[in-house]
Amino acid sequence: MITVNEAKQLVENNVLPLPLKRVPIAEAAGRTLASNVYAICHIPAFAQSSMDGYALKFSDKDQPLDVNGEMAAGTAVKIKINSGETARIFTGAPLPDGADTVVMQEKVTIIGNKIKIEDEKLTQGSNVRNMGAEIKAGELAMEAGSFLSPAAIGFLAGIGIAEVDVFPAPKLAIIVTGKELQTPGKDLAFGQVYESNSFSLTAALKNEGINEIEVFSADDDLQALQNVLEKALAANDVVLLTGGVSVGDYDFVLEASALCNVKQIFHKVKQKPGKPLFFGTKDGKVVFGLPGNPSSVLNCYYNYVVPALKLLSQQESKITEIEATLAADYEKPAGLTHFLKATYTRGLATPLTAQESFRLSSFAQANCLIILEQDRSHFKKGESIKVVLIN
Ligand SMILES: Nc1nc2c(c(=O)[nH]1)N[C@H]1C(S)=C(S)[C@@H](COP(=O)(O)OP(=O)(O)OC[C@H]3O[C@@H](n4cnc5c(N)ncnc54)[C@H](O)[C@@H]3O)O[C@H]1N2
Ligand code: MOO
Repeated sequence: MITVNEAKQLVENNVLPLPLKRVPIAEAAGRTLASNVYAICHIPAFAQSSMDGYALKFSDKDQPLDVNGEMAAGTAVKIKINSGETARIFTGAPLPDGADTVVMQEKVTIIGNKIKIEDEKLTQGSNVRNMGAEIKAGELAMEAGSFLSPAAIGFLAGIGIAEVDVFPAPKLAIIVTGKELQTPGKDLAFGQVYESNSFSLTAALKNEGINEIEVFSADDDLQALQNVLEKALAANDVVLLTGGVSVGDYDFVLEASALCNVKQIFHKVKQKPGKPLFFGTKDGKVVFGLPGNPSSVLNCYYNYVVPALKLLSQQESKITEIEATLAADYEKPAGLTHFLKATYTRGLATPLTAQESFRLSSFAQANCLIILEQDRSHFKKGESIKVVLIN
């Protein structure tokens, strides 16, 4: 059996970025840019006023100026001012030819059709946005690898870019296995359990910006599972199976994966919960067999699936590992890394009760997972430990 760190390394070594995709900028938010973007024109495309006021030649500022013409934002008409003249101008409008400065309207006195400027601080170029001040045609606007935040999308729109290459979000299938599963809202017959894994995973995936999710269910039958897995692999980049990865007579995930030509990278990790975790690949597609217990599913999701999703989409993970102080003594047998459902507040990590892997009640309260090292047993209140921040 491999260690947690070995398993994480194997995930990192075996997941490649998805092929880039050209998308309209409206669909690019939250993605990582896959190719450099260069400016297609100067922005602003013309010298532009940043205030409502009057445009003038700076050398004329000390004399009364005749108001001759007007430039409003969006005007398509060019005008020219001569020496001794000014033009009314509004924020965002192009400067008239002959003007190099704008004075705010609050800083002038109007006398008939003339203005007198009373602005000691006025300098040449005041209140003018120069052509190309934001970016010049041909300049690098955004570098491949940049995160496309809302501001980045606005910036690209503002410089006239309509489409960009991004690393897309993976298309993803969830396959829940087990004939004991019943849909929430229906009555439980003897032996049935409510199906919760597809719900927790779908919710977690949506948090990561993944919206193309297909959910399948498969009985505990090799042929049925092989058929569903084949279908899921054909249409998706990632397949998450839950349940059926252990050693029981009805655990068919490994066999079905082999029959679908999924290459096994590892099976079983020295960890609790989620020991029988399976990871494989097929032609760049990624397959995780998540041990069926609901806490094991989510624990493996945060520790292994999220890093794989981030590699596919070339994104930074929001699930971060930090140092914290353990709030209470804790005992565990040596041999497995334990991930404890816990709360993290102001540097302090407090383990919750109900750590069993079939239970989600404490996971529902948790905002972190405490990592307790594999080969240690006694953990003392006040010692420094690592936690994975989730949610
Ligand atoms: N002899 C051994 N038995 C088991 C071992 C072992 O090493 N030797 N490992 C145990 C551990 S640890 C885990 S974790 C489980 C994992 O087993 P499977 O992945 O094969 O999962 P299942 O047996 O199918 O299900 C486990 C448990 O989870 C419930 N379940 C499954 N799917 C769902 C779902 N979609 N929603 C809600 N609950 C689900 C299922 O009913 C079982 O109770 O194996 C141990 N056994
Ligand atoms: O590892 Mo299993 O996930 O402990 O129940």
